[in-house]
Amino acid sequence: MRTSWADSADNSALGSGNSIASSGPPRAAYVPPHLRNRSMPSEAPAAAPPSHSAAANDRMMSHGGPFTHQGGGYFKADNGRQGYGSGGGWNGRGAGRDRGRREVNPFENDEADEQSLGEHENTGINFEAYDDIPVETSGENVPPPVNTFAEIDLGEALNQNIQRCKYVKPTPVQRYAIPISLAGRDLMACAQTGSGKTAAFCFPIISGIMREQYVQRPRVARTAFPLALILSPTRELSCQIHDEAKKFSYQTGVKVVVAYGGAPINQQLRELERGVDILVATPGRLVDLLERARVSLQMIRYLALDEADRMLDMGFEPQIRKIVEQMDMPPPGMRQTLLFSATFPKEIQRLASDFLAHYVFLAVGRVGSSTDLIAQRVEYVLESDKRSHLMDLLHAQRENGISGKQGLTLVFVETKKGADALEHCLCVNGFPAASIHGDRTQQERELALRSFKTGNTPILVATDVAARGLDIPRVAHVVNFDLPNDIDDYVHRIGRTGRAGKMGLATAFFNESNLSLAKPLADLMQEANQEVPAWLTRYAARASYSGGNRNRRSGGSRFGGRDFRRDSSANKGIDYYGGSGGGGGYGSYGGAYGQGVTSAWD
Ligand SMILES: Nc1ncnc2c1ncn2[C@@H]1O[C@H](COP(=O)(O)OP(=O)(O)OP(=O)(O)O)[C@@H](O)[C@H]1O
Repeated sequence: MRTSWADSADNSALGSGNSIASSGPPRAAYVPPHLRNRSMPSEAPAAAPPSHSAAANDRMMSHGGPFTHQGGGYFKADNGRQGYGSGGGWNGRGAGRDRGRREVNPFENDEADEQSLGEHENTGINFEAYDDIPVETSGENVPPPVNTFAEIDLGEALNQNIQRCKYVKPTPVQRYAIPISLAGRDLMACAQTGSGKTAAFCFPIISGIMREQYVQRPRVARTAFPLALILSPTRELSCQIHDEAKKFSYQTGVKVVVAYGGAPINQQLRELERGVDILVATPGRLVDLLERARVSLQMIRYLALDEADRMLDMGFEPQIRKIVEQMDMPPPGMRQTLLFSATFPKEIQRLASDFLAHYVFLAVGRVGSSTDLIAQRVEYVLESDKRSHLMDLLHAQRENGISGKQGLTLVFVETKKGADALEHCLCVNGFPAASIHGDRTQQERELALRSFKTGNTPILVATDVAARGLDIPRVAHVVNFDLPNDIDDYVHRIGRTGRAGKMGLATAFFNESNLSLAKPLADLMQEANQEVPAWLTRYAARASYSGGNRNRRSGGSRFGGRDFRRDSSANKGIDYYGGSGGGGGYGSYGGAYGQGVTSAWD
């Protein structure tokens, strides 16, 4: 039986965990992040260089970090800011930060989960199937891809964590994105759902922070000065990125903190006071923290936007602009900016280019995300028949043994009320279900998600709050009970299955109320080598005949996105390759994004 990426890891390669955190450095010595958890040599502490002095303390960053690899406007050794104290991070000194606190082993839960669920099922195509994937890069002097993690100097501690995660080799997006980021380049990356984008932006950030040995941060009581900021659109996704980043940074000395709305702020404030290198946040809660002056962005060297197109769509763009452009964050060129998503409409690319300098555009894979891994079905179902049709599907699934912990089903609906009603209907008909949407308290949302992940309620009814980014193993089936209005939302929704090399099934219920989606859906399925029903082709033809379909695929026919700079009409008179400040066109975007979107962004 063939194995998936994660399953084929060589456990024996794991280290024996001999680098457990020491009791911490002596008080007076500054210890760089990458050394903070190592045993201290008995003869001398890993202190600042001999010439450590006020002058040395003025240095803003070390040499040899990613910013020094390429030319172009990165942090300067002396930018005139003075009098900073030591930074945060695990066991770092200064501002009462985490001295003597033991780092929890983030891999413990994984082992417990694996034991409770038994062996991973080895369905799906193997890792090598990704070797033929189409990749497009554009921009100047694009650094070449790598084939193995060993080819990249990520640092020993991070490499050990990669082994602990059982990542044997980089996924296609990681092969390209990691060297580009390590070279200090800004990046706009578009790659299939479930293809490992989280690690693609986390690894270079963690490795970069590990390298920057002598970063000094301002000493301002109760204000945290993170070096990296990762923004994501939902609370659940922020939590997930935080969990992943904690695994990747285990015993590296790099401290990751998460801040999101709906959870008590005091606890998050306490965490921030203990020191933070990487802050993962939802925009609303971050704005709150910035306004309370509990976080300053002036030391940010790395900015990553996950689900970047969603972050910049009409509903949410102002908040992001406030954070990135109107607070104290260094401008493009003085920080490194990494934008990732599975979809990247050209209009959004244009907006995003304001945040970037001299960037590389990367597109990995065909339109429709994990295409070959997800079998897509569309069925014509009248509104009034949807519930009974869903229950028929669930019955059939149960009879085929695809249920319980091993076969989770995620059902997307359009409205919060619809989610509640469907959850109730399923439960009374003998299908244990939970639901998640924006009207639920954060505690209820987290409970529902946990109950789904553990298989206690193997059906989750969800609004779009669960459409993006969530990586839930064993989602065997995604049902679009109500189709979304936008084809990119469809791509993200079905991407909750067929992840990391595993196979998945996506079923959509289509009827007359989804006419605007007929053409893009038919096109998408065709490009993904899926069987398109004749009736859908007819609807699609009718839609294109009547014209004016605003719901076009984002950015071209072949890739999940194409660099908008290559589109000559988008490029008139503006040197997008030359850096930020494209400026043109923002505010003018009037596509299908954002309208009526309810925000869970606090
Ligand atoms: N190199 C690798 N080897 C094996 N598994 C990997 C590798 N990189 C990532 N994974 C696993 O693949 C899964 C999907 O990764 P991730 O959630 O980062 O996908 P994504 O591209 O961000 O998806 P989405 O577009 O839905 O947000 C995760 O379970 C992750 O642990």
